[in-house]
Amino acid sequence: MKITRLVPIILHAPVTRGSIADSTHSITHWGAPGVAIETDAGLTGYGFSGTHAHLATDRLIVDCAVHSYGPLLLGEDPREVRALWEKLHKHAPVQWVGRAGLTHLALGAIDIALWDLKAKAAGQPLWKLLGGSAAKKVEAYNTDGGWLNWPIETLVSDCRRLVESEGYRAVKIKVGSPDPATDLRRLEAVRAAIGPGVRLMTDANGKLTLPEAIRLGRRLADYDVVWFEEPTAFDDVLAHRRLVEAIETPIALGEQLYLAAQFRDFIHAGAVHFVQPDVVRLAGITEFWQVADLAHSYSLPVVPHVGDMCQVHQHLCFAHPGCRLLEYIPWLRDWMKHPAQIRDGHFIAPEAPGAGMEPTADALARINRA
Ligand SMILES: O=C(NO)[C@H](O)[C@H](O)[C@H](O)CO
Ligand SMILES: [Mg+2]
Repeated sequence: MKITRLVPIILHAPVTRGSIADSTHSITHWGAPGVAIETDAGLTGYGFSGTHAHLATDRLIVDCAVHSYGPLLLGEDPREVRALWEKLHKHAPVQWVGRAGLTHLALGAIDIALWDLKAKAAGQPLWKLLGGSAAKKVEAYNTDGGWLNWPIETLVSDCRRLVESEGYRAVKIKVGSPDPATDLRRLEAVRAAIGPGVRLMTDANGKLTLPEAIRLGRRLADYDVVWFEEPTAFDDVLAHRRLVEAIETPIALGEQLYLAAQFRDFIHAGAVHFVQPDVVRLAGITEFWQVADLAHSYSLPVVPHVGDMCQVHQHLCFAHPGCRLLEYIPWLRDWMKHPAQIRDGHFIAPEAPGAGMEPTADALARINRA
């Protein structure tokens, strides 16, 4: 099988109720810039990054994928994914201008498309190709009821619905309000609504200073919070280490880290407990697996962030021993051929061959901005 063409795709999918916010972002659409990789065997692989749907930046990502990396792939066998990852990752003209950021997101999208082709060529869902089992329990926790722009009444009714009607046993809400007292009021109201038996996580999206994170972090134990996600500056290993020493609630982070080496530094420093790699921030599945193995070797749970909206990570969670819990956000489900399925708060192993991010014809017709 040989690669014959790369086609750019930029999906912009509406988010829940038209607009969501966390402490540092407010978005109306989720961006999935990526590629279709065509072959002479008639198989096509699909892979995407995950962005805030800024079209000019999404175009830079797909241009990098198609025009900077694309020529290196033509004529190659897509099943040689790891060798091709090395070839592209070390390609000097691109590495010279970015060993993280745009070039990394572009390589990640390509890597996902190559694994998609490898799984399709084998006639298997990616989790089976990677040696996983459909019998494994992969629990879902829901983030889509906890946005910071939801008024407290909506926040409480959404979290109650997710638990009582949709069967989730874990929900996450955003913190990092301008007034910390607001965060505490929201935490108290949600904890009262969902009861003591449901797990509750919080996420500050990097907003707080270290003193603010210590002050808020010390109160989280009052609400039995499972983890404090991205409390302070994304790259500040020392600050997170100090926070680990100052508060009881475990620290979660990783959605903003581009490199396995960054995860190594946080893990080696004891600055993280719940490790949250994302295939659309790292350079795809190939780099994700390095991070998941490293975290697992330190006995740290791997709970991927879902910049892919669960589509690829559900496969990886059925296969990697470090993954038992996965975030759920629904923004791409209406646009994917095989959307993630959840029953009684757990993912159902996908059956279709591939890595999970094949868009529908409707998506390509209606929300493709390429
Ligand atoms: O932090 C997250 N999950 O853990 C969410 O993905 C982000 O809040 C949204 O993508 C908006 O940036
Ligand atoms: Mg987060």
